[in-house]
Amino acid sequence: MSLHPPDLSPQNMADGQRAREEQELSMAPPALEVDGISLAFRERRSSLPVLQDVALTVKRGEFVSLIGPSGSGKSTLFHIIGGLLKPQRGRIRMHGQDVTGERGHISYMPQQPALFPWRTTLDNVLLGQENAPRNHTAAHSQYASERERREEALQWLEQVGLGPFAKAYPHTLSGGMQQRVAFLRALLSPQELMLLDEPFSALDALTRADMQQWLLRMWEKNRRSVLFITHSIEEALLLSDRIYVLSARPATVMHVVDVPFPRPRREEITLDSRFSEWKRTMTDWMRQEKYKLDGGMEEHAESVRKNPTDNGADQYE
Ligand SMILES: Nc1ncnc2c1ncn2[C@@H]1O[C@H](COP(=O)(O)OP(=O)(O)OP(=O)(O)O)[C@@H](O)[C@H]1O
Repeated sequence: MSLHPPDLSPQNMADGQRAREEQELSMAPPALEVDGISLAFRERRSSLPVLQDVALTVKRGEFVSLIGPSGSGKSTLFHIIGGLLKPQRGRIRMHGQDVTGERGHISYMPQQPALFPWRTTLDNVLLGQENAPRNHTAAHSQYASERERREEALQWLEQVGLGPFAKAYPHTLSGGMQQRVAFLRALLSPQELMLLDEPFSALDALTRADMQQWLLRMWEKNRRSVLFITHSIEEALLLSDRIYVLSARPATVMHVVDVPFPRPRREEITLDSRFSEWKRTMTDWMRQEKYKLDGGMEEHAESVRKNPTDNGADQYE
């Protein structure tokens, strides 16, 4: 029996609340389970195997990155998760539910911000909620009324420094500002899982570094479940809890890196010697895979040269 009275200080209560939340999160089914996914694009007489038995997990509130050589199948996997493509084998589960081949369960941020030029910044942010399937909208009961949605979106725009641009049109915003709008649109969509497909690839180096820091802070505040595609090893190490490294096509998960750096993280961790070591190791992995892929492409080109009639429309199941 304890001889001490329970510690009811605000700090201790907050720690207890946080521990309870973390325990609940760890017991919840994962936000995303990619289970043994295989897909080959079938052309008339040939087949291009792209994904082979790919498995990965994003637990609730985790930031997970997917990295792999160009052409290894990352976007294809996103299309499968988003229900745009059906795999030949394997299942996609979200929050414990089988959603293979179903659309509408994710919020998505593409490489280009894809804002509607005729809608204001605010209306572009609201688009994710307007387009959400009904079941997700109903589950998100705080978005009860149009007015509340607008107010919440405006508060977010203020928070990210875009308040004065709420009524501006996209062409008046810089590339970085447009990406913030696209991120808010995904963040305020009611679907819990966010897929971010190389969101910073079109930005200049300085804006990209700023946006990484911005995303890091936004994510640390909100802790949404994120699957992030990037070509940048440094970006993946800076942002992620875990990184899945894909092999050359047909892609399998070659390595899983549990990123060892504590949070909250800031740019300074890139100066840490362990950071440089991980970067070097992963660069070697990627380089080896790139060489394999380049060799494979030459073989594929050779087979096309031998079968010049094989240039029909792509088909996939
Ligand atoms: N609809 C399609 N029909 C036939 N082949 C396709 C189709 N979409 C993609 N591919 C091929 O599948 C392979 C994987 O493409 P994917 O875009 O998924 O790779 P990626 O890893 O996202 O590439 P990157 O990093 O360059 O964006 C590539 O060889 C590509 O040419």
